[in-house]
Amino acid sequence: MDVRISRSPVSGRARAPPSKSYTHRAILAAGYADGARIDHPLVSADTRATMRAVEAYGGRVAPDPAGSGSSRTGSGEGAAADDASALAVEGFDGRPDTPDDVIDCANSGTTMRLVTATGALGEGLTVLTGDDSLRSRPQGPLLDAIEQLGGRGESTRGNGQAPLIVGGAVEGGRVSIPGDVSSQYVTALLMAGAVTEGGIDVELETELKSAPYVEITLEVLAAFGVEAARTDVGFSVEGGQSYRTDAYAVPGDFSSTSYLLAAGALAAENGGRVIVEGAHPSAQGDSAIVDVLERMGASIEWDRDAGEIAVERSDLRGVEVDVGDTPDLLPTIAALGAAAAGETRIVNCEHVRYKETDRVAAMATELEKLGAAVAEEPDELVVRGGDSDLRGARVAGYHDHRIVMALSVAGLVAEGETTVEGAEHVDVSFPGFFDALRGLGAAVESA
Ligand SMILES: O=C(O)C1=C[C@@H](OP(=O)(O)O)[C@@H](O)[C@H](O)C1
Ligand SMILES: C=C(OP(=O)(O)O)C(=O)O
Repeated sequence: MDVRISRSPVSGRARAPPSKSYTHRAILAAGYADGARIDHPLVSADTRATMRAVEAYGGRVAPDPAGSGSSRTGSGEGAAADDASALAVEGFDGRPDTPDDVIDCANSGTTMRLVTATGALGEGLTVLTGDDSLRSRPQGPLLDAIEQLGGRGESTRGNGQAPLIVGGAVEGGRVSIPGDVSSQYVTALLMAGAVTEGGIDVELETELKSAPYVEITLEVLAAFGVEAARTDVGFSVEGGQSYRTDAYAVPGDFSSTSYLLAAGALAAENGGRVIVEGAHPSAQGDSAIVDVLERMGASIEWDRDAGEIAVERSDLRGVEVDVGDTPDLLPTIAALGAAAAGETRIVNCEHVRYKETDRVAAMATELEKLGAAVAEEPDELVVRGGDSDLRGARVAGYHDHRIVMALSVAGLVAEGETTVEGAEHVDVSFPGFFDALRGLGAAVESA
């Protein structure tokens, strides 16, 4: 499905969906436990993949009518929870069963990395696969870590990419992995390590990128009564621990919030503003979007107690942003840069090339179609906007939710009409994205 977006003013309130990162971890943590209720989960294509994995390992995930708010029963395994405001997870309680079938992680890197480590705890073998994008993303360092622990971790094609085969009932130990490919390897090993006999010590060979995501992991583990910590060389989790909690509430998602704030900063109507609800402080590095917008000159206010961020249309100027900790903000910042005066330099972004698509290249190519001047280096993206208006064009979404959302926001200020291809991919992290934009008054039509 394509969407057509016309230049249009926005104003009013929108709610950020629940956090994808917290939801994945909470569902899997409840799987490692004997179960738990998850309040306000994100139910999206990616988190449904984690639900399916927990079920494959012997758990069960369903809407929980006893949870906070209302819930609607859907159908189908894992996807049973289509619109749930709470999930009841029955766990596999420590070690996973051997799955009856291959686990399809679809488009979700988080699912694949986190549940690959779970599979390595099993007596039998687990086979994991995903869509074309996921089968091209790097899994080698995690497979290597599993082998260092005495388990079996193989790529069927021998190229470090899925399909993967894992098993070996690992009992813990020491591993050494790079930190600059994906923090999800660390999260995976810490979550699995807690239920091994000996625990897992992770030594990082290179500086950790996306570090706040490991902080999210430590926060969720603590909420489930599991201790893990930073060490001088990396991270460590003791073995023999049990995951336990009755209920876990997922906070709002700051990566998703970034598109709504960007829409407000670029296109709020004169005298109006966009207010994003559900924005309570948490460990999410992507809350840095508030600071980035402020530095770009936006009039923005975050009421942390109320969990509300208000932003007005502002004349933005380019800034330098290091996205080492916040890779998922790159598409949003690039889109903002295309509409800001002067140069926006996004640095430390090489790891952003290993996502659903190479997002550095994708944003460079598509923003040029909208009229921005863009230069790309291996770990930098420089966007020069502002000399004249962006102009509407047909742009590719690369089957990538964040590229689709960022380009749609740019479409709000491009002259004429912008067509974004593959709009259905927002289902990965923000299924209600286009409804939220329409609710703010944006002119968005399905094409
Ligand atoms: O652990 C997580 O929830 C995530 C970690 C980040 O990936 P990397 O650690 O691979 O950079 C981020 O890009 C992804 O969207 C979600
Ligand atoms: C990269 C992302 O997620 P994942 O790694 O889980 O596919 C994302 O949501 O931008």
